[in-house]
Amino acid sequence: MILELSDIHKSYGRHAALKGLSLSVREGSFTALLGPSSAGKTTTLRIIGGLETVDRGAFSLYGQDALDVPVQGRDLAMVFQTFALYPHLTVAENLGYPLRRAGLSRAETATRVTETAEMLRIAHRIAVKPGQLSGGERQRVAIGRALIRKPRLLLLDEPLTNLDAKLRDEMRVELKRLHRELGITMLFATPDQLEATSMAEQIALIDDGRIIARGTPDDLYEAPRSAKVARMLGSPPANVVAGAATPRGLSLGFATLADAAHPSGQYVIRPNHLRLDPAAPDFRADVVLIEALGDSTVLHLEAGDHALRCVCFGETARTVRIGDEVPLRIDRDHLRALPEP
Ligand SMILES: Nc1ncnc2c1ncn2[C@@H]1O[C@H](COP(=O)(O)OP(=O)(O)OP(=O)(O)O)[C@@H](O)[C@H]1O
Repeated sequence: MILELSDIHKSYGRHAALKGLSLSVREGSFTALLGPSSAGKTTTLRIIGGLETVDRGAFSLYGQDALDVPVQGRDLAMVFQTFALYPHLTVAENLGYPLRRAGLSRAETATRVTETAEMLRIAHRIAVKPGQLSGGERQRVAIGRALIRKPRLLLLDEPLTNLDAKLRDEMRVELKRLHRELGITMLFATPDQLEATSMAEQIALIDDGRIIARGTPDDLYEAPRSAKVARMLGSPPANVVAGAATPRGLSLGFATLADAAHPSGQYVIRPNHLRLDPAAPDFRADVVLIEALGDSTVLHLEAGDHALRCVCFGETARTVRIGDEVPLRIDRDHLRALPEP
């Protein structure tokens, strides 16, 4: 492991930001730290980066205790959400700054600046100042400035949050490419599950100052350990319902599945595993809201006192109106039981 945090506690005054957080990151991996606002993502990265102390817990970097290692000795770089660049310096000077400060010669710095600018596809903008750059270009410079010293570990704190949707898509691909080409270990904090699942090989889910689950995007999506984990991955979020085994089958409150022998417990029904089915419906529900997303339609439904979501594809979904009562079928093959709490 390149990095191990174990049982980290951190409070700001009386507010506990991290409550026993444990996290390990494998060398060369691309790990996402995924969680809602205030979960403790930035605090975790700042501790790793040496910008924050801890109250309690252990932390090792590259196999060695690192709590007392100063920032400069950590061989890592950080990219922040607000990619602050020096406005009075050109792109080349911004990129070269960390190297000049580290004492590299002018010639060596120039070579590395060119190399980095090419890698980040901003070589044609090298002479301009940040004020003349687009948001995406500025972000590339910020990432370039972090990478130019060839750190062993790159920490990224919501680096795509301030970009518009199209640029975010581009930068997602770009970061993946950089990871593949450079083989550098990347730890990436984001509140956006699409970002995490599309880029990372490993996801650590953080909630209220603790890691509540970790695994590959597929592991976490296919076999969530809790309702919270099930809802944190997948968009729109999963339906989680309580099921009771009865002599007539599994009762979900709004539907009874007679054809399957399921034990009582909590069940995850992904919105794409509920479908409009007039021929063999399991239950009927009222449509309370419709989101037309182009190639798919999200129906917000009410069945008894259950609020459910369903993703539909194709023409039939387009004819549905708010207030309609629609017939629905649950895809049996994808009905997942959560493990006992
Ligand atoms: N310097 C500080 N002083 C006081 N409280 C802080 C400080 N930094 C963070 N906190 C609090 O600690 C908790 C965790 O904050 P943190 O910034 O780590 O969350 P986050 O997951 O990065 O959230 P976001 O996605 O909103 O950036 C929050 O409740 C926050 O208000």
